[in-house]
Amino acid sequence: MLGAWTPEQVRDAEQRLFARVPEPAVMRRAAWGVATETARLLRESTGGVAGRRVALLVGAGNNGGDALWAGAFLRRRGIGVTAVLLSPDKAHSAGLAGLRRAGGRAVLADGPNPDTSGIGAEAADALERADAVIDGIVGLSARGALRPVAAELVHRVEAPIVAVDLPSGVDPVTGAVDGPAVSADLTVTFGGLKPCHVLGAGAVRSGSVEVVDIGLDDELPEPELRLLEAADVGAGWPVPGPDDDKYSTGVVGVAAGSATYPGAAVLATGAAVQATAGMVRYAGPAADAVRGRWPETVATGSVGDAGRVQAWAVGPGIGTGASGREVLAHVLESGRPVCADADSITLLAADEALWDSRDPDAPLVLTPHAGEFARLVGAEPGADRVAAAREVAARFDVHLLLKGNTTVIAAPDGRVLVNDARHAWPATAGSGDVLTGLIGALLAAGVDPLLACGQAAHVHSLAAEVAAHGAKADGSAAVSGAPIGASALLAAVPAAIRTVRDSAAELTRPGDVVAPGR
Ligand SMILES: NC(=O)C1=CN([C@@H]2O[C@H](COP(=O)(O)OP(=O)(O)OC[C@H]3O[C@@H](n4cnc5c(N)ncnc54)[C@H](OP(=O)(O)O)[C@@H]3O)[C@@H](O)[C@H]2O)[C@@H](O)CC1
Ligand SMILES: Nc1ncnc2c1ncn2[C@@H]1O[C@H](COP(=O)(O)OP(=O)(O)O)[C@@H](O)[C@H]1O
Ligand SMILES: [K+]
Repeated sequence: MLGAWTPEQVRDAEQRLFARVPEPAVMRRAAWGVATETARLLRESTGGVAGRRVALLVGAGNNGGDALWAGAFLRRRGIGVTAVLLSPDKAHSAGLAGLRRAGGRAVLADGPNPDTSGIGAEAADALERADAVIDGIVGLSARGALRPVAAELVHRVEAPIVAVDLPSGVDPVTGAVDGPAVSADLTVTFGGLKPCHVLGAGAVRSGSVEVVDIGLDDELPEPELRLLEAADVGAGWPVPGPDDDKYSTGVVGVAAGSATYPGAAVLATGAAVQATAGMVRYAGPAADAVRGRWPETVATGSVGDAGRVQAWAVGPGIGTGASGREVLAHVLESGRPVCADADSITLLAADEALWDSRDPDAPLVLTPHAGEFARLVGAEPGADRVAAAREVAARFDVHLLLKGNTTVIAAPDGRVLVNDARHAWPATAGSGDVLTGLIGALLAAGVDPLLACGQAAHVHSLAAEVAAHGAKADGSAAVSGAPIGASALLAAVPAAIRTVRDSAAELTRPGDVVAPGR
C-alpha cells in the first residue's frame, strides 16, 4: 500500500529530520535525485548525457534551490546548464553559487532584449536549445496557477520537463489546476508521494513519479491518503478454499434494473457473478433478462422473496418512484452491508425518512458521481474532493466512494483510499453498474467496506484498461486503446482479477500462484 502526505505533514517531518541532518545536506540529497533522474531521461530521449543542454526554471524558494543544485550536479557530468531566474532577488543563494562554481550560468527570465511577451533573449534561447527542462518554479508552498511570466516560459518549452517535487501550478493538496500549469514528463519528489501526485489533474500533470529517499521515512506520520497497489488488491481478493461452498464465500443480493432498464440488472449481476465464487441472488423486474444472461443466478421478482444474503448491491435502474423506494427501504432494513448506487442515492437525497430504515450497525456504502453527490448534499464536491468525501462520509456515517477519473473513497472514521485510474476508459454508460456489483460481492465475502471499495475500484479501472487495449486485428498486443462499452469492461473483470492476483503471487514467492482461500 502506498501513502501520500500533505505539505503540512511533510514540513513537520522535515523539521524533525533537520534536528538530525543539516538542512543543506537534505536539499543536496533531494537535488542529487533530481539530477540522477534527469540524466536518465536525457539518456533515454537523446541517447547520451555529456554535451546535452538543460534549462532550469527557478522560482523564489527551496524548490528553485533544488533545481539549482541539480543543475550543479548535472554540470559536473558535462551538461550545459542555464538557470532562468524568475525572482532573482529571492533565488536560493547557496544553490546559485553552487551552480556557478560548477560552471553553469544564470539568466533573468525578463532579461535584456525582451521579445513581445517580455521574455529576455537569453532565457528564450536557453529554453529553445534545451534537451530537458527542470521545473523548480514552485513546490510545496504553491498557491494558485502559474503567474504570467512563469506561464509564458512554460508555454514555450518543447523539451521533456522534469518537475521538482510537483508540477508548478498544480495545487499540492487537491491536485486541482486553475489556470496555467506545468505538464511534466517526470516528477521527482522527496520522502513520499503528495496528494497532488495521485489526485485529478495533478496526477495527469505529474507524468511518471519517482520518490527519492531523503531520510524522511522515520519522521512521517500516518499518510493523509492511501493507495492500493495491484499486489494489495490481489492479496485481499476472496477466492474459495478447500473447505468453502457456495454459501461460505458469501451470497450477494442484487436489487437493480427495471422493465425499462434491464441492462443495469444484467451488468450489476454479472459483475457480482464474476467477482467472487459464492451465490448471486437477483431480485427485481428484470429477472428474465438476468437469468438469460447469467443462468447461475438465483433470480426472483422481488426483494421480499430473495432469500438470505450476506450483502446487498442496490440501486442501478430501480427508478426513483414508489417501487424503487420500497426496494431500498427493504434492503436498508435487512441489517446486512449495503452498496447503494445511482437511483438509491437520489432516493436517499430526496427523502430523509428513508435514512430511518437503515440498520445503524450495518455498513452502508454510497457510490455517487459528482451529480449524485450534489443531489445528496446540495453542492458539487468542488476542487478538494478528498475533504468533500471525508466530510460527507462522517456526516452520514457511510463509506463514500466519489466517482471520477480519480476515485476517492472515504470511511466514516476519516481514512481515505484513492484509486487513480490514469486513463478514462471506464467513462462509459453502465460502467457504474459493474462497480456496484463488484462492491456488493466483496461486501458479501466479508471484506472490510473501505477495502472492498478500493479493491473494486482498482479491478474496475484495470478491467476497463484490459478491455480497451484488447489486441490488434493481427492478434498482437495493442499499445493504443479503443473505446469500450460496459459489457466489454464486465467481460474483462476475470482477467483483471487474475492480473492483480498474479501481482500478489509474485510478491509472495516468484513463480508461485496465490493458493485458494488465502
Ligand atoms: N525544507 C527543505 O530543506 C527541503 C525542501 N525541499 C524543497 O523545498 C520546496 C518547498 O520550498 P519553499 O517552502 O521554500 O517554497 P516553494 O514551493 O519553493 O515556493 C517558493 C515561493 O514561490 C512563490 N509562489 C507561490 N505560488 C506560486 C505560483 N503559483 N507561481 C509562482 N510562484 C509561486 C511564493 O513566493 P511569493 O512570490 O508569493 O513570495 C513561494 O513562497 C519543496 O517543494 C522541495 O522542492 C527539498 O529540498 C527537500 C528539503
Ligand atoms: N473520466 C473518467 N476516468 C476514469 N474513470 C471514470 C471517468 N468517468 C467515470 N469513470 C468511472 O466510470 C464509472 C461510471 O459510473 P456512473 O457515473 O455511475 O455511470 P453509469 O451510471 O452510466 O453506470 C465510475 O466507476 C467512475 O469512477
Ligand atoms: K516544481
